[in-house]
Amino acid sequence: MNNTLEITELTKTYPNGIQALNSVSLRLSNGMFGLLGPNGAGKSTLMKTLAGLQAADSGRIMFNGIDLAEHPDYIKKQLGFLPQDFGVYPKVSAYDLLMHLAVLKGLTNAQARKEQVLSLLDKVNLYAFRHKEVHTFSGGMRQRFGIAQALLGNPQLVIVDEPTAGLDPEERNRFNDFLAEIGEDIIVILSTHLVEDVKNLCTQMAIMNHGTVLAMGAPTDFLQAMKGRLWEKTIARKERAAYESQYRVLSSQLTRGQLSLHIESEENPQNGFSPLAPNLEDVYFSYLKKSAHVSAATL
Ligand SMILES: Nc1ncnc2c1ncn2[C@@H]1O[C@H](COP(=O)(O)OP(=O)(O)OP(=O)(O)O)[C@@H](O)[C@H]1O
Repeated sequence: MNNTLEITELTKTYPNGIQALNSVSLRLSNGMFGLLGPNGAGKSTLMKTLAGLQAADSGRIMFNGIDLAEHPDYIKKQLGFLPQDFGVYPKVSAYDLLMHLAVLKGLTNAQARKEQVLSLLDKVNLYAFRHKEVHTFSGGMRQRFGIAQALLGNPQLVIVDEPTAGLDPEERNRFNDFLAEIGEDIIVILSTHLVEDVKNLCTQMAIMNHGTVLAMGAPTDFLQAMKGRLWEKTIARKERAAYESQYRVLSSQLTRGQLSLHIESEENPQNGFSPLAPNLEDVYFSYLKKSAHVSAATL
């Protein structure tokens, strides 16, 4: 099934006056979609709104042509959600908790429910631990349990909010492999501030900051568009401020006590800079820098 999710001019201001979403529009179809932005960009607000946990002030969400505001149950039936903080884990076994959540999800047939729960436990590699209480699980096991509950009822739209936070590199790789596998036939939205995860997993992405979508497209297109505009130079740490005042510095990374500076410039900046092939992190910083510049200018 080819799913579509169309978000049009979604806006949300919290009662404290913070505008978390400012006319957000996105169009998604099957595959992994990376939503990239720093803390506070509005990602969680968008995810929670899509999951129907809170309402936007204005705007529209259409899933497979059906308006979420008019038919909230339609998207709920098709949706799996792994929130940033999955919350308190009761002292019950993985199997029992999944069975309970499956009932809440509307899996009413007892035999079918049991089969699906066991198959999901197998899929996320927790079958051997199905009788262990979930609160004794490691971080990685909890995340895998979280994804198992998100997949109950064969959802067509899965939303995962910062799923690899707190995982060690090996667990993170395993988790990402699994996401990539399920992301082939449904829409998976991965909200993260880790550029690396988006680079490895997603065919489409958007960059968000201050409640606004700064850009949307395929990671490869972003890289292509930045070609020829990135330059690198290694400098002493104490020179940083001088360079920052003169160039558009995207990042500076410490290597063996010296700084490797990445700057953006349409023309060759000379002064010892060498051209560099951009990576997705450079693209991300470039957009964030531009948006910081714009919001500073409009203050
Ligand atoms: N319930 C709330 N009440 C008031 N302000 C909120 C609430 N939830 C979020 N905010 C504010 O809205 C803005 C967007 O927050 P949101 O959690 O959506 O961002 P995020 O990109 O998901 O960041 P993070 O990765 O830190 O969760 C932030 O400034 C945040 O402080």
